[in-house]
Amino acid sequence: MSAQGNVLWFTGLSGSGKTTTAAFVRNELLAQSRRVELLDGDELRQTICKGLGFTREERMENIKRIVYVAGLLAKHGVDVLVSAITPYAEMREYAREKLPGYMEIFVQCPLDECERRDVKGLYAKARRGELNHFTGISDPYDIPLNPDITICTASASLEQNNAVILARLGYK
Ligand SMILES: Nc1ncnc2c1ncn2[C@@H]1O[C@H](COP(=O)(O)OS(=O)(=O)O)[C@@H](OP(=O)(O)O)[C@H]1O
Ligand SMILES: Nc1ncnc2c1ncn2[C@@H]1O[C@H](COP(=O)(O)OP(=O)(O)O)[C@@H](O)[C@H]1O
Repeated sequence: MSAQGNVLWFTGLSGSGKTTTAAFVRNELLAQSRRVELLDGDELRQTICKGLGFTREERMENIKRIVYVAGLLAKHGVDVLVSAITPYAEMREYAREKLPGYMEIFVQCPLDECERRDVKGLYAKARRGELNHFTGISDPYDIPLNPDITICTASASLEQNNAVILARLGYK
């Protein structure tokens, strides 16, 4: 039987760099012939989480579904990378409790930098009042108090952050 996979859980504001960093790490792990899967919140919301909104309850349901799939994959030795805002401490506690290989990565980036990036134009919409419950603007983000790793995407490069994560995993 395969050893339990790691679950690298990237949490942070929209535009902080969760997806970009997770995809970079995924490619590095694939290059090392490791079995790896990336579960991206934005993508899952088009499929198994379709129809869920952004109230606290709906976000919790979203995270529960992601935890379930991540657990199935990790059980079979796949390293799973999750990129989802996961704004409430309660959600991250839930994921840590359910997933044996859980490793929390706080993707730290100041709100004003995320807003400056505004990758999808959502911050502008939220500021115009066209989006409700927008994390960081009209909805909370509980700063992780005990993440396993903190990376900063405003002051460190993708390559530097990738190296920190791989070193922590014990990979090269
Ligand atoms: N109101 C509101 N608040 C936050 N984010 C919003 C919202 N509406 C749409 N989006 C888009 O949805 C993506 C976040 O989905 P997640 O599944 O990661 O969110 S959560 O973990 O359930 O809180 C998020 O993706 P990322 O930008 O990649 O974080 C946004 O593109
Ligand atoms: N050091 C960095 N690490 C990750 N992303 C960065 C970095 N510097 C700038 N960026 C940019 O920030 C944006 C982050 O977007 P994305 O990865 O979609 O964030 P999220 O998934 O958290 O919403 C991308 O346009 C990316 O190119």
